Amino acid sequence: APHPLRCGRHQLDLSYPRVMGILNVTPDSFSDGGRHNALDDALRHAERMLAEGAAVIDIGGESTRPGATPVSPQEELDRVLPVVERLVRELDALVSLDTSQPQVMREAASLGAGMINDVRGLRWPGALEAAAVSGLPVCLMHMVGEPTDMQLSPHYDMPIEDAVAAFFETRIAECEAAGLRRDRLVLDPGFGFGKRVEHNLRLLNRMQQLTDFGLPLLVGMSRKSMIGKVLARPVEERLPGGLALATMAVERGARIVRVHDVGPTVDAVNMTWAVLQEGTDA
Ligand SMILES: Nc1nc2[nH]c(SCCc3ccc(S(N)(=O)=O)cc3)nc2c(=O)[nH]1
Repeated sequence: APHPLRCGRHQLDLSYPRVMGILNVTPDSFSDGGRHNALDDALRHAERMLAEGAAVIDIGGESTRPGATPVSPQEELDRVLPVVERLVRELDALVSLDTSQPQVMREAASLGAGMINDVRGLRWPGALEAAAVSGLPVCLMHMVGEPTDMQLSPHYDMPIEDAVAAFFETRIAECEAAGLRRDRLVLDPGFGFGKRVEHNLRLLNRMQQLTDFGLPLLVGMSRKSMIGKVLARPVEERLPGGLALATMAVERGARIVRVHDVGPTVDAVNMTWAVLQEGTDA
């Protein structure tokens, strides 16, 4: 079992699956319509997710849903830093920063954020160095292209799980070469990022293969279109589908599940884990 992940002044025990709560501070948050923009709303939302069992709160100032356009570094800083500062000071929360901007990584780390979650896998200029010097654990997520073009007929010359594994090989090597130790890395297949529904479904079904890296796996499928397309449900009716996916992800080795609906997911994950503990070959 992966030893505890050192996240700044927090330790994240990954010997059992944990839930990461999503705190969007973008005006067009793809599923909550930016209701949580005001600082106080964000704090209350985070407080509720922590009370419901979230081990980590993931804060994102740039919308990376398909078609979204990047924001300026300053705009992202203005959105996330006040929230990070208060979450750390008032709730002593383990805060993950959903950002690709080196400057946001540096400033959030200095405010006490405990983890960097980069959907671009530290590929933007300066990101690798900023992450390395932060000393924080980093989630490397697989994405092909950019949010502006990633869903324009995504295609792969090999099975999706092999493409993702190859990407992880490269990114892990780059991180190690930059002095970012392997034991600070978390891997994420990036559901919905440059992938068709069939890619997402196969990727989940074959995800066990990605545990061969011996690194914790993080998954984010909450309210995403892979649920909408299969079940023909609008964004606000995707919780049952999301719970099924969270369950399957934990069965296939995921250790962090990134969701909007923390309470229900904590129960689904804990129920799944209880079953896996009994009688699964050690
Ligand atoms: N590590 C990690 N961080 C994440 N941050 C986000 S933001 C979601 C952006 C989005 C929304 C909707 C669709 S869609 N078209 O599939 O419904 C795709 C991407 N997601 C993830 C994720 O998974 N991992």
